[in-house]
Amino acid sequence: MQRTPIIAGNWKMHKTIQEARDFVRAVRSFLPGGKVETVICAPFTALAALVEELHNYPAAIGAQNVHWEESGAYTGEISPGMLVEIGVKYVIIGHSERREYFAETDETVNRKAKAAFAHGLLPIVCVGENLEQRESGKTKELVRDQVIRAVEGLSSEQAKQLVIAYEPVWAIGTGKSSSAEDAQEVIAFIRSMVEDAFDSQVASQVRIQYGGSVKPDNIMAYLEQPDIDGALVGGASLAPDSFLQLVEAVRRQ
Ligand SMILES: O=C[C@H](O)COP(=O)(O)O
Repeated sequence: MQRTPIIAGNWKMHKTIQEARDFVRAVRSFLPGGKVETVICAPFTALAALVEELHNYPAAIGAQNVHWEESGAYTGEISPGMLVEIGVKYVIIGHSERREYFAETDETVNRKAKAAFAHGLLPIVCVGENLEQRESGKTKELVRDQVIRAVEGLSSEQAKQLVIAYEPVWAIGTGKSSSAEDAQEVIAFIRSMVEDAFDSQVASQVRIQYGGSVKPDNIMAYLEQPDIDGALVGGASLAPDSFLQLVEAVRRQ
């Protein structure tokens, strides 16, 4: 099964609307279509402007969080339907920063993933161990729990469209990336967890990215691995040059 690799920039809490517009005006004519899927996950405030700027260009827009309810007394939250209304296609769910600073749990990740699919949004579900868990040999146990709980209750059709981002927490924003071989091992393990939860067809279609200090000079090593289908990139997605180099690396793969 040929999977289309997906490169997603996670801007986190960076860029005003004007900065976001300037960024995409600098990159949009260089974006390849077809062989690579490009996604920009921006702050809520910049999403509508980005959808407008990228109309007719081969890139999708993603949010970085979503609530599971459609409406209600949830001050400060944004619903799946609100994102769909402005043309957002993807949403990052369960990023380690949200798990650590905003009390995101496996249960809320699951509720959000189900709600996203129910409204036609595609989740990028993040999983990954912290340094202590890695050093005590608990990586696979932890990642298995996160994956199994995230996909609970999804249909096979939904699971096939899921994107999972394996992001070891100790590699995020630290410059200490996981070796490509280690990332491949965990990602192959995640694919086997998806097979256990669904079947081999779903496992062969689900796309699994690596994330954590991915840069233009190390992305190729990840892309060469058989189970790694692209990257979720923080810091290196913020500048047009490095973002385009990452996209180009995926296109050449
Ligand atoms: O979502 C992206 C990750 O947190 C990776 O961030 P980073 O590329 O800055 O290490």
